[in-house]
Amino acid sequence: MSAPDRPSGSEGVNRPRQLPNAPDRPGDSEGRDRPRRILLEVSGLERRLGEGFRLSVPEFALAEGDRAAVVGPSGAGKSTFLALLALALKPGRATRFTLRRGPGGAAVDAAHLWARGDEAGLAALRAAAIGYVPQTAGLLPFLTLRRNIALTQELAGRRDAALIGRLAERLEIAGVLERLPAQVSVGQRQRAAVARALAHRPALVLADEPTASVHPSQADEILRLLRDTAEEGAAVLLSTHDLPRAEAAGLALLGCVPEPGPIPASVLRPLAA
Ligand SMILES: Nc1ncnc2c1ncn2[C@@H]1O[C@H](COP(=O)(O)OP(=O)(O)OP(=O)(O)O)[C@@H](O)[C@H]1O
Repeated sequence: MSAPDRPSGSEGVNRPRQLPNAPDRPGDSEGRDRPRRILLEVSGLERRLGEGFRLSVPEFALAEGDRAAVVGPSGAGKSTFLALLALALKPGRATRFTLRRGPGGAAVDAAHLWARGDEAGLAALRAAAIGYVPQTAGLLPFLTLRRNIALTQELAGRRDAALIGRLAERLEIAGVLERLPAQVSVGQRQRAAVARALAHRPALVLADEPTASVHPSQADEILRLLRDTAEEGAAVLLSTHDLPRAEAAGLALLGCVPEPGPIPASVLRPLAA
């Protein structure tokens, strides 16, 4: 599949390596005509799970300021897609897989790191570049919520206690930060996982159904927080079963994964330009 050029300023994927500036995008506020940089780029990405499931991503990219949601039925492959992009799942094959540590950083060849089994290199890239909200939150059970959230800052070398405080206030978990994950509700754990994914200001945020277990008003706040994160220059991609809520919060539909198997082109470029 070839990568069609995209109209300037549209949401989504498959675009030239540098995009012209668009309203509400990084660089605009200072009046500079700086193109948006591609933060993640993959092609020929594949992964099999067991005998029956194969996910195939011909081409995909995310740029600074992208904020997109992917939807699809249970079992279609949304979690697998996000886990691959988050470097949490090893690809079976990847022709190209590059990630920037940040908008100013050089692109790092993750395909090469996977191919040579460079776990330290992968860990360093994850820590610097990625904020990941797994579907099951994935908090460490022996650390308080505050320490769980601080962990991404420590791994990235970007300690910022004030930011943890602000995220906790916004996500309404400030009162339970000193508790262990087992001592809070599922929804509070999920909100702590969102805070952990954002606390180190990663360039790329991948959130797997981050609103699945929370109250509707808190779901809206999580989605607004993700939208704001993209407006500050990160690329944000989430999977969701609640598209109207995501769209109302300013996240654009990237596409639908209709069934298990190859991800169709409709997911990999915007449905409506
Ligand atoms: N370890 C595994 N071994 C074999 N098959 C697996 C494994 N993990 C997942 N699968 C299968 O891979 C497919 C994709 O799963 P995935 O979790 O990515 O779907 P999903 O779209 O995120 O679903 P949901 O909306 O229910 O979270 C499913 O058909 C699932 O049954």
